Amino acid sequence: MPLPKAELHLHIEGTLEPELAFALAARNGVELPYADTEELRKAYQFSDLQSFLDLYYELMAVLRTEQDFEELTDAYLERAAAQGVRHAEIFFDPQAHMARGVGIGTVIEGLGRALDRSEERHGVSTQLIMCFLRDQSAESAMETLEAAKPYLNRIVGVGLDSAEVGHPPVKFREVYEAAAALGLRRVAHAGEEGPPAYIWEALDVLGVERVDHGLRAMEDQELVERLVRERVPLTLCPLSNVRLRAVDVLEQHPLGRMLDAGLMCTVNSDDPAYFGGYVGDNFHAVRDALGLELEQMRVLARNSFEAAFLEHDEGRRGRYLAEVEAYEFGG
Ligand SMILES: Nc1ncnc2[nH]cnc12
Ligand SMILES: [Zn+2]
Repeated sequence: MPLPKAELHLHIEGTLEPELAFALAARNGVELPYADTEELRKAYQFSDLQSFLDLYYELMAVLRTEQDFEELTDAYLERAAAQGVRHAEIFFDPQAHMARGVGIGTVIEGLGRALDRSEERHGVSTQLIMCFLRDQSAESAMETLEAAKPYLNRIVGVGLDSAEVGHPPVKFREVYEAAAALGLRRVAHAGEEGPPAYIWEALDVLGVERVDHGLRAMEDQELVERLVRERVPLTLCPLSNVRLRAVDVLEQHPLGRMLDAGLMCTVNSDDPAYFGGYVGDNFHAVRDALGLELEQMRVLARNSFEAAFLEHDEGRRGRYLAEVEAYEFGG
């Protein structure tokens, strides 16, 4: 039985496995510039974030109908459940679909169909976080928030993703203020490739409650002290960092040092279909590469539930945390 955990940094479009991509391409009459899944997999060689994003946006063009989004989400939940995920807070990128003429309602209703059955079918509770693409304009982000208003009952919060460097958090000040006024929780990718200054800005200007990645926080001692003092959760994605060359090899990943510094770290999968593993695979990989103690694995699992947006259901959070405490590590 795997260690129970919450997944807090997961792009649903990044769970699109090559087999499903080809099946949806055939169903929807979308032409893919790859002969087969094998040739597609060979393209999964990334030099940085942008080189990945180019393929990520290209491949998601196969997603067109509610059924497509439903099947994508159902497949993720099944895999996640098998790796011990009890609760998932799932990112989606509506602007990437709206640009292709797919309405935000199609996306959210499709995701929602799978999420509505998730507890019963997979034993996984879920929430949705709508991300703005930071390499698009602030106006486009505001229009997206406006378009999401009929579906706010389905969305717990907003996030910020896509190409980081050159698109600092401050660009999205107004849209984050508007999201907060609507009662939405706030997170943002920061410090994945961008400097520690972007993490400060995400906290101070956007008012984020969690930092997605935060990998480069360790370059700034004052920032580390603040993140520790305020217990700001960081949603780290170790296999992603290796595949996108933010760290050379997993053995050099700062996670162990970050835990030692008292940072509230969590481990997540980001875009598991592209980066070689789902969240349980990330847990095992860091345990092996960094020599983490079993007690540190338990801390990571505990942190994931403590950092989850479960304030509306503290009883549930308490049950999940009890599962972590009762967990007995075996082989
Ligand atoms: N790792 C990542 N960083 C930024 N934007 C993303 N969109 C999907 N995955 C992402
Ligand atoms: Zn991400």
